[in-house]
Amino acid sequence: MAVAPLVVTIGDPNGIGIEIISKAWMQRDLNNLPVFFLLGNVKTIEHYLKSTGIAVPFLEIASPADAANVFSKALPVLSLEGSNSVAEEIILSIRRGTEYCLSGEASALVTNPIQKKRLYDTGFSFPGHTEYLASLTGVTDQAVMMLACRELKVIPATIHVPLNKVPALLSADLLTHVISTAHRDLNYRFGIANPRIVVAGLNPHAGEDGSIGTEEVDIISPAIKNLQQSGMDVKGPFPADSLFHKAARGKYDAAICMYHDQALISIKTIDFDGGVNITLGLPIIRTSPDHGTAEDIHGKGIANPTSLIEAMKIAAEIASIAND
Ligand SMILES: NC(=O)C1=CN([C@@H]2O[C@H](COP(=O)(O)OP(=O)(O)OC[C@H]3O[C@@H](n4cnc5c(N)ncnc54)[C@H](O)[C@@H]3O)[C@@H](O)[C@H]2O)C=CC1
Ligand SMILES: NCC(=O)COP(=O)(O)O
Repeated sequence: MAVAPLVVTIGDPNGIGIEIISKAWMQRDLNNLPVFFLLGNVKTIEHYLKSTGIAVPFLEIASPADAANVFSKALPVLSLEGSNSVAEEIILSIRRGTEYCLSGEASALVTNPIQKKRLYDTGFSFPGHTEYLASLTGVTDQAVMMLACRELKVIPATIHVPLNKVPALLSADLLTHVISTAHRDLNYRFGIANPRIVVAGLNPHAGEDGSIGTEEVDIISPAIKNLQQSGMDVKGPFPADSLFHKAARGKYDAAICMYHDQALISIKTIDFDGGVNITLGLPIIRTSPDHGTAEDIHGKGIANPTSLIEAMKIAAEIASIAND
């Protein structure tokens, strides 16, 4: 049976999404990319390409199944009608793309970056794709974000929340859920038989035995002990400042972090171009570049497509494991 294509959302057209997918299509053979198509309003795409001078041929397709027929000649575009604003088009692209994955017409969802505040201002009530996709796919627990590059996988337990709210949001239940979800997906999505998971502390020196903060003693250690008793290879809490250097990275498969920047700074420092965002705990496969909309370079022709290309490669790898 033919493998279903990847569906790529339009993301925010004020950013670099259309530029990087155009470049990814142009480099499809070099990178041995699977068939993919772009889901967005064809007029938006035409306008973007004309105004930025990007010369990529594209062809409109009527359904995901047509993508394979045109992929060698042009970037397949499935046009989205029915949106009255850019924000509606961005959200509709994510929703329709998810539906194609749920129905099996697409093998995985690869999302282009969205400018979150622009969507919040129109009433979008989810912090980002991660939570929106959980809602669209009927997942009621917190969705789990993982950032991965070839050398490191990191998982923030709390995501898009103000830093001063993090301590109150941390609980043994939340950590148990995040670590169990990570353990399960590392196993069945990534084929890691018995994932080795480490957990960072929240405070300097992982709290120095309760002298520099008590979250490690009260919340993080009890969660780890529980998971160890159920047979998982989970260790910590470790001081976060010495968890990400080369030798430390070699000792685990994934690191659970307590908040967004603790996780993302490490990966974006190690491999900004090759980092990929993967949502765990969903019934569909979803990946994304690790970077944002990069509006400061919109239309300049200098956007690097590597992270999107890596997101496509990882989506295809996970889809092939799921099909085994
Ligand atoms: N998955 C998603 O939808 C994500 C969305 N965002 C959104 O993106 C917006 C901008 O976020 P920032 O923090 O400024 O991060 P950013 O990643 O958009 O930009 C940070 C810096 O990196 C550069 N950069 C990013 N990607 C690049 C690429 N492919 N090639 C060359 N240079 C690149 C930018 O030009 C900028 O100087 C925010 O509104 C945020 O919400 C941020 C991260 C992920
Ligand atoms: N900083 C990562 C990020 O913003 C991605 O969020 P999401 O839209 O994938 O939930």
